[in-house]
Amino acid sequence: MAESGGGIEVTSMQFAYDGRQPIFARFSLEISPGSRCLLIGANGSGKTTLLRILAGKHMVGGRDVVRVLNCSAFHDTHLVCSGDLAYLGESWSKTVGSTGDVPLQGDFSAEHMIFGVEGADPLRREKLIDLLDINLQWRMHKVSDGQRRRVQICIGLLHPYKVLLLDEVTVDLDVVTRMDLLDFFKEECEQRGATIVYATHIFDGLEAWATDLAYIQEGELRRLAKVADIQELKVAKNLLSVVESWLRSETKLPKKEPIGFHAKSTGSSPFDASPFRSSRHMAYYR
Ligand SMILES: Nc1ncnc2c1ncn2[C@@H]1O[C@H](COP(=O)(O)OP(=O)(O)OP(=O)(O)O)[C@@H](O)[C@H]1O
Repeated sequence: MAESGGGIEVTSMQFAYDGRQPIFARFSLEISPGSRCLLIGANGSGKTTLLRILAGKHMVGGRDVVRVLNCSAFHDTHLVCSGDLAYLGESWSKTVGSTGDVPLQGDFSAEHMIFGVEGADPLRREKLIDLLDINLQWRMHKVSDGQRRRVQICIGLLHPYKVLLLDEVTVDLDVVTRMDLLDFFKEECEQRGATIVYATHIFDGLEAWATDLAYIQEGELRRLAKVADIQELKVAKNLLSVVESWLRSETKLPKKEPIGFHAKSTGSSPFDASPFRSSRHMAYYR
């Protein structure tokens, strides 16, 4: 089944954003080819960060630490350039405009954007346009968030990826489009051996869709299991109730202080460096 060879392997990974406490320390994960793995965790647990690392957007450790399709996710740039490794994350409405309200800087049609992707197979393109119910005449700065998202997804899927990383991409989609898209992904895994990792908080219909489940809490892998082997799922109403019970039973870990911040030992306050700190100068504005 799996023609791709090599799924995802993360070995003893460490990662911290600049000047922050590490999110991941000795983090390991293995996802086999052909899997549809749901990535689950509370807000801020590290899902987006992990997906971005897997997508080669952050350099983490040496070549052996984050491996995708037997290559280094960061160093082997052909993974992304060839389309073998695809990442669908932030929406255009968030990234194109800095605040989310700024529209696209230009008047482009959906057709212009989709047909502007070189080397796409016309049959696959037609299938995706049909599946996502895209009107090629849509002007991208005058459509709804969900319509814009459909065009973004279409473009992201034009090349037949071997590994696909999805970060909450179905959030703006109506239920029919979402279910059709999930069926399409399933077909891609079963027919082409593609591997999918999907981070989401929307669990409707995913019980029968996912093959594996990875659950992280504050950068630690709490569970990695085949869906068929999860005992709770055999008795629970649905995946939502199982995930809810896991999240509710999380014991809070002590809050990590940012590196270099010693408020208690120095008696200083985190507002000392803030431009909003009360001062004589500020008194003029009171
Ligand atoms: N660019 C950044 N710089 C510094 N810290 C960041 C940055 N992005 C995320 N973080 C921090 O990293 C941690 C993990 O964030 P991340 O976005 O990976 O979580 P998540 O699981 O995707 O959350 P959500 O479910 O809310 O999307 C959070 O504590 C967050 O504050």
